[in-house]
Amino acid sequence: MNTSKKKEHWKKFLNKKRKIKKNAKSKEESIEAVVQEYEKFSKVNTSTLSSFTDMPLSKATLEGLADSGYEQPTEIQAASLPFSLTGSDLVGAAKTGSGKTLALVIPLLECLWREKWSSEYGLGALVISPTRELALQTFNTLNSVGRHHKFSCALLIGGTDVEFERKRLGSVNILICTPGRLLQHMDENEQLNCDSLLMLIIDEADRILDMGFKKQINAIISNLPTTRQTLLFSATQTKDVNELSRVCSPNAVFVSVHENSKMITPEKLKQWYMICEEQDKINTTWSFIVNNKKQKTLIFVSSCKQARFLTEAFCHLRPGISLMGLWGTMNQKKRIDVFEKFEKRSSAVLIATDVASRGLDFTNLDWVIQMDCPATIEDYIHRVGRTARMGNSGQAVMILTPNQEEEMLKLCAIKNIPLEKQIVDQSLMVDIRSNLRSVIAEFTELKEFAQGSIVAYLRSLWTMSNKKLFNVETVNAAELADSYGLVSVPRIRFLNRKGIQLEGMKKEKNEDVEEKSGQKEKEKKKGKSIKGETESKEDEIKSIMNRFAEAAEKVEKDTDLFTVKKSDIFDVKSNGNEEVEEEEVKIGEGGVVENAARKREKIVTKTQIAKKIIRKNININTRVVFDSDQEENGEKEENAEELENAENEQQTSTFDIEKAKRELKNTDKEARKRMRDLRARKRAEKLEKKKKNKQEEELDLGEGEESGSEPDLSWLPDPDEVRQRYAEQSDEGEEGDESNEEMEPEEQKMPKEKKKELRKRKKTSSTNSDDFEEQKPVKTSKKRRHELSEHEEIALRLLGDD
Ligand SMILES: Nc1ncnc2c1ncn2[C@@H]1O[C@H](COP(=O)(O)OP(=O)(O)OP(=O)(O)O)[C@@H](O)[C@H]1O
Repeated sequence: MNTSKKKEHWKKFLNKKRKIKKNAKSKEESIEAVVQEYEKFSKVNTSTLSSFTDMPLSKATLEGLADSGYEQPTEIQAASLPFSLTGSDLVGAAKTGSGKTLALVIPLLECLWREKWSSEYGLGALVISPTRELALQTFNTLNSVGRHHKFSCALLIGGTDVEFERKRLGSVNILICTPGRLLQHMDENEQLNCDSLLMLIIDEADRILDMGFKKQINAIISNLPTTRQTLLFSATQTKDVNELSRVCSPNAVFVSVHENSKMITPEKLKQWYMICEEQDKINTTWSFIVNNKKQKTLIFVSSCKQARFLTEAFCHLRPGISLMGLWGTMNQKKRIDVFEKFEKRSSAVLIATDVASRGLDFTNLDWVIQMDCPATIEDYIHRVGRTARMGNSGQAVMILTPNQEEEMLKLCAIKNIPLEKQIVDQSLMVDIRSNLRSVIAEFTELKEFAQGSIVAYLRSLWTMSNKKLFNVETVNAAELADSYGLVSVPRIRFLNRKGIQLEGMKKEKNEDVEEKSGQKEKEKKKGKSIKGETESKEDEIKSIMNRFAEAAEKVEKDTDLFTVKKSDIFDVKSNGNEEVEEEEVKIGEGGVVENAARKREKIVTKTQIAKKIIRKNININTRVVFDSDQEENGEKEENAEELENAENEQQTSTFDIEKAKRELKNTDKEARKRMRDLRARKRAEKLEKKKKNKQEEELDLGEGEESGSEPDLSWLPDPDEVRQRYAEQSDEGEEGDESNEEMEPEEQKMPKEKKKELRKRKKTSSTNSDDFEEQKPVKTSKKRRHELSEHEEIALRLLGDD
């Protein structure tokens, strides 16, 4: 573009803006001036409205519209605004993607502007949307168009911080919300005051009813003032929507712009269907994805579990295109992230549930694939309405099973939906069953998703009201499971309970039936027929006893009295009777066997039966009937006795917690006392041992000093020499002196001092002894005596002798 052209372009653009602003300014002069125009506007021929500037709108709204790129009103906008702007209640219906959001946003802004609404007035307008995504989208449109207004606006949807919302609700002028979250705030939040509400708008009213929000809507409306303006918008004007219109005043205006249009779906939308068996749907969908990598595709499935499984499994298989999933149970933040991410992409695949089927405005969506047949024709319209919006072109394919074809075509024809059959090009089909099996084997959580998907899908078929369209019994469960990469059909309890048997479920069903019949038999045997039970028990006992008697007879021939150590010779174990096992029975001459048999009979039957009667709380009066009255009475008496015993047993065996506590306390006391005694005894023993050790140590120490650290006495003179010398030096012979002959050999070897000591002791002992023997005193010279005493002293000190 050259500069002159550029200049021209800018000039045009600025002039246009100036014109809008001038228009707006002139209308802004006073609210009264705008309101005055309403009357004229309500009678205007809507087809002549070519620009929003032709409408009596506030300057702020006109500027907001211009800034958001909206110049010309769409059909529904042009048709509804003359009523909605002038304060009338309105029920509006228009095709999907026809601009209903703006048709509700403009009157909302204008209403608050007219009333000079500000934050002090609180809540002025309330918009209720069926889904969080749709609420978010409305919120965005409102923020965009209302940017020049000074109203505060809040989005109240699930999955957000309630506490955060709670504090801020008091000053909010416009609230856009989902029914559940709004009710929660109405119940719990005193800040939310709807007393001065001017306008209530319900968007996608048909969807709100479909989703079962009728009760919530009623509860919400009961909290709102009756003097308000109410607007209701939906894509289809169904009977239910008309019924909901009771929330509007009786003078409400019904605007349905595409009522007489040739087609209910967008005109530039190409619609096909293809026939495919249930088990081929995944392969078909995958083949479509890999063959349309440059397109933006939205794939609808019927349950969250399917959406999750297919998204994750397909991602693992790497389709070569950005693939994401959107389902209701996904957390809110992730839902918004996915939505925004998909919005930004020029080519991508989104696998979604019906959470994305209404109101969501995806830009440049090329394809809508309905992998599962929609529940109703309205659902079909909403799903395909995600593409070919606002006059753009788009394509939609619906996958039908052979048995769905006829009914669906009939329904589409009624609504004038042009559907064409598309033949699947088999050369483009890819079989991914083995790949799915590998993926499931590698990522085990996918197995659960796959199983859940099948159950959810079959359940959805089961719950659908149109049985001509949805017949669960036509599904081959085994092949369906195989198409999900599963080797076996998951347990489908709800079908089992209903007694519905699908292909591949046979075994399970039979098992179930067997199980049930087995249970019934058991019940019959155990509970319902005590007679039967008793009889069978007695038969069993009789047979055991017969075999026992036979065996006993056999051994009786050889010996009169012996002991049979019973092992399982009668195959009792295999009869399941453990009480007669491992029992020592004495068998004697005549009648002993019978005694044993009687004993055995008592042990086996009575306790068991009595216990069972008590356990199962069965009335004993309905019990066994024997041949004779006598026997019967006897048995009854016996049974009553047994029962009494068993009851007593039960009573005594009843767990008395108080008694147990006392016992436990006593036991605890005793145990503690025992422990105390034991500890005291141990302590005493320890002390004793310590004392003993100390004594031994002391003794050891003395011995050690004697033996271990023996003093060196080598320096002492040889005692023999000394003695010799003594003898020589002795004045008067050796009278009374010890001689070697008198000494013991050990004594002889002893040092002199030791010998002396020994002698001393001997002397003492001999003095004390009875056979006293007089000892002669030792005679030594004075010098020698001194020398000797000196040596003695040293030696004694060294020896440590006391
Ligand atoms: N006057 C207008 N001029 C240009 N674009 C418009 C106008 N009004 C609405 N649009 C655009 O048309 C698209 C569809 O609008 P919108 O989502 O409001 O349709 P809808 O009727 O609510 O659809 P659905 O029934 O699917 O919810 C949006 O992208 C919106 O921005």
